Amino acid sequence: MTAVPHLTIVADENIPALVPLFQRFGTLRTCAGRSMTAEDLKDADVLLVRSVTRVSSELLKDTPVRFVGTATIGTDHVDQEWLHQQGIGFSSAPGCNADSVVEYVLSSLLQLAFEQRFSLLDKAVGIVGVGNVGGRLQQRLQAMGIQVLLCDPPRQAVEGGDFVSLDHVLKEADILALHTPLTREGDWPTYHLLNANNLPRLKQNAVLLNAGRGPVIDNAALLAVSQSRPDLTLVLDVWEHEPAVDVRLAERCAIATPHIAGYSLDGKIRGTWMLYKALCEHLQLPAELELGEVLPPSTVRELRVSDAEDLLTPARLVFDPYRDDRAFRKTLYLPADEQRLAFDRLRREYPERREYCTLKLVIEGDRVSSPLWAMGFDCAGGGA
Ligand SMILES: NC(=O)C1=CN([C@@H]2O[C@H](COP(=O)(O)OP(=O)(O)OC[C@H]3O[C@@H](n4cnc5c(N)ncnc54)[C@H](O)[C@@H]3O)[C@@H](O)[C@H]2O)C=CC1
Ligand SMILES: O=C(O)C(=O)[C@H](O)COP(=O)(O)O
Repeated sequence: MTAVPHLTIVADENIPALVPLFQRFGTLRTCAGRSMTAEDLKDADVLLVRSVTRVSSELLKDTPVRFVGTATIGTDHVDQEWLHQQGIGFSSAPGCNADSVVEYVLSSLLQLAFEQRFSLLDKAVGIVGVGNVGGRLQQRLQAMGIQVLLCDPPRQAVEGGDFVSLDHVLKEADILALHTPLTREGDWPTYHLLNANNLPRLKQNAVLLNAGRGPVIDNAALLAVSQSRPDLTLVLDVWEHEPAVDVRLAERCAIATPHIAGYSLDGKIRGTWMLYKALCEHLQLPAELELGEVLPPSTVRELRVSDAEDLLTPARLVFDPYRDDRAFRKTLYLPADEQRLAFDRLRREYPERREYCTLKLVIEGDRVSSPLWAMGFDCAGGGA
């Protein structure tokens, strides 16, 4: 059997399940991710971060760190080229919380459909960025019978297929959901992908939802355009200068949240577990722990539903975006420095939220349950 080396691991204090997954490797120390410095890492072999730590030569050049993991999907906070040049191992957690982001989008859209009295079946949903998040959103929407328009130039360049241009999505989509990474270089940079030139082209009465990265939309331009377009409905989970938030833009949103779309316990612990597996691989050790061994059981387990068409009730039971919206709005009028701290606090103290699949729906009667299956719930009964 390969011996486990004694390593010093420094991790963001907001990473869950660190002890069961990483204590076996040696000394485990946590600190606040946003204010992490080279001094915190002076004896670290391994660094585990979330999206709020900028990982670059500035942080790491005088440290012994040999492996960096980010328990997130996004990697725009990590200078991967520099890590590669230095021979420092790196892993992110692709797809770890993709289902949670999809559930944020579905819950938000169901709420808006209920309030504004429209049917999602009558709407075309444009998905910009059709990767792990956008692709799973596509699957669930299509299984629910909802029309989708897909925009993903990098995939289109490789695969061809049924993709459309951003212009087409802006013109035709009733609902536009952004799920691209934040990139500033390359053939298809996403920084300010939506800006003063193209935002005015959003369809009349469109819903614009961003649960990707804040700077993918020019927030100042969005504020200006949305002030002259009262027909637009905005759902923003991410902000251009977070943790600072433009209060006027947040006020203009139907749903505004502090970057929590992916914040299910399942998504977060899956991210930590993926880093555990990556570190084992880096050290050429067998990964002995399965995700199920560190994921606690869900407290809300079963719901009996008699009307399988009611999608909002189970969705709200698992995740109500207005709970987070209300908590967020209470922080907006604090002095600027306190507002930024409150943004991080809301995220650090985020209440337990689970994925739809942890809720078993027992469907009474013989109603067809396909919309609930399509949403991602664990369904039984009703001819399911
Ligand atoms: N709000 C939140 O809590 C969360 C936000 N995210 C963000 O969502 C992003 C997407 O996540 P995944 O789908 O898992 O990433 P992914 O890498 O699986 O997919 C991204 C897709 O965007 C496409 N893309 C790249 N440039 C594009 C462009 N200019 N126009 C259209 N499409 C473009 C890529 O080809 C790819 O298919 C992450 O990079 C992260 O920044 C991820 C998780 C949680
Ligand atoms: O996975 C990603 O990418 C995300 O956006 C995470 O949900 C962000 O969470 P933090 O790393 O900022 O806690």
